[in-house]
Amino acid sequence: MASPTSPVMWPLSLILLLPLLFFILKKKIQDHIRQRKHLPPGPPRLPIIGNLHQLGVLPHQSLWNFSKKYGPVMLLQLGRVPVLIVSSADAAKEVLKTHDINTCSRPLLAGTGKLSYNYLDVAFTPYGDYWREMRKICVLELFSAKRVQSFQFVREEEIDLLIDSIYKSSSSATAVDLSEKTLSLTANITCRVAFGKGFQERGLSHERFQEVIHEGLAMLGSFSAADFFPYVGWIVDRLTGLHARLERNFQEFDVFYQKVIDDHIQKGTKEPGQEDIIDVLLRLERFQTESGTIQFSEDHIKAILMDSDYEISLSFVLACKTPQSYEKSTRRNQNLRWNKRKVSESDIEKLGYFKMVVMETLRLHPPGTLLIPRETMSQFSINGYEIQPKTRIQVNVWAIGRDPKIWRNPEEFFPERFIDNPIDFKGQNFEMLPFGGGRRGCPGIVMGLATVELALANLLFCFDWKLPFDMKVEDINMEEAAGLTVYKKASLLLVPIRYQPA
Ligand code: HEM
Repeated sequence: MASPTSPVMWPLSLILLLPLLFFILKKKIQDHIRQRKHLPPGPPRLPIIGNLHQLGVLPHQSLWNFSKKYGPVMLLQLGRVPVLIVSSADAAKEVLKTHDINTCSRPLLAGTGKLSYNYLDVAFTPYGDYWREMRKICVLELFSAKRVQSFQFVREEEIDLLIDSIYKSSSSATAVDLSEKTLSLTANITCRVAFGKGFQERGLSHERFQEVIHEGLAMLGSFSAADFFPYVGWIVDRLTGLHARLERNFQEFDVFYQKVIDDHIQKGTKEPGQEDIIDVLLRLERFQTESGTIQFSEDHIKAILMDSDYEISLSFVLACKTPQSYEKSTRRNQNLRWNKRKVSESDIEKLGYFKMVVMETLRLHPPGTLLIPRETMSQFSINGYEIQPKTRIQVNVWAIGRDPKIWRNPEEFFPERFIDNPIDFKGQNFEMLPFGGGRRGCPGIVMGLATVELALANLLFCFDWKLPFDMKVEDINMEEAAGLTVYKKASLLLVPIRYQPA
């Protein structure tokens, strides 16, 4: 038998060594290119897939770990796409403020393209005149303080119903599934704000609507090969069934939206103060068509509805994610209770401690952990590194919210950290960016917060909350589930104890 050192084995050893040699050589060439172009550092990549295999189920967490080794500005290669990951407040400021104009486009992605009727919406459409015009229209007509105000009665009525249903459980001291309750509240508010009537009146199932929205959010967050391997990725998406799933989800939305739009057209125009979102969009369709700025069609209306529905749902991811907020506030609630049955919107401003609970929730659990991806339009430099055009950018706001250089004991839920702290979350302070920032920052902050704050304030005001079956806070499963937004994997079960004002 030939010994391993015998000349007969050499060719075989060489063949076995070839892939290793190839890998080392490729890495050397990549490092050389990186240094020559001053590209940011990043973890070693594999041929073809780059760093895709290292993202894990919860990319914001894997990327946070990488940033501890490679720094706050990293470059990863995901398939064919270079992706810049930003994980510090200073670097986020560079991207979202200093270089906002270089970085404010959105990439064309399979899911966002389909669900936005080929980029007729605001959130996913690339930067340009169309986006500017649509954003202006939406900010003026749909997300304005006046419009938010006009839906106050919807929020109050729906939250009243929620609280009444929890009163029933409190009388028998049974645990309430708060995740389920808040999600169904979202679905009801979304339906009434967008379509004018509740599900029952429309003959629809809110469970089904919720499922369809969740499926859509899951689609937007799932791995699509086409997003990382242009030209060939779509074949993989067809084989894995992702393409068909997306198509089905889109069809369900489309049929639903069409039905409601037709119904509105049939009923005719309403007085300005009584309009729901579809009425506003139909009015815009008529007006825009006459004035000729953007030729609004029903597809434009559906694309905007899609943005709004997802975003309103996103609001409620917050409410069911922080058992600590229920615990903490229960202890501090005595400060904010007075002789009233429920909290109204005008009360919220007086609830100083509660406001800090909301801030702390947004710091630790921003629903959009990596913001919506941006894409660079031109070259720019950050921390001395050159960033090329067509680079995708993800800002890891989840990591920034737990950066020990900014936040003391960052993992602790400690609302008091905001006492006399000027940091705000509206996009001007880069230490905390739950709504993003710059040109593409969230225009729906007022509407989003109005709903979350009112619901959360009432849940905390009307009840003390207890963990069921002698559970401790540490026992709660805080594991996150992946998607475009991050959900808590397990439902939040708590026992309500009715608060009786003196
Ligand atoms: C608590 C609730 C909400 C949170 C946490 C939230 C968060 C976000 C985030 C992180 C972005 C991406 C920002 C960026 O890329 O820099 C965004 C964009 C956006 N949000 Fe919200 N949002 C909320 C509620 C809403 C509501 C209620 C609406 C409207 C009904 C809305 C409409 C939008 C739109 C249209 C964009 C895209 C802006 C653009 O690309 O120009 N959001 N939101």
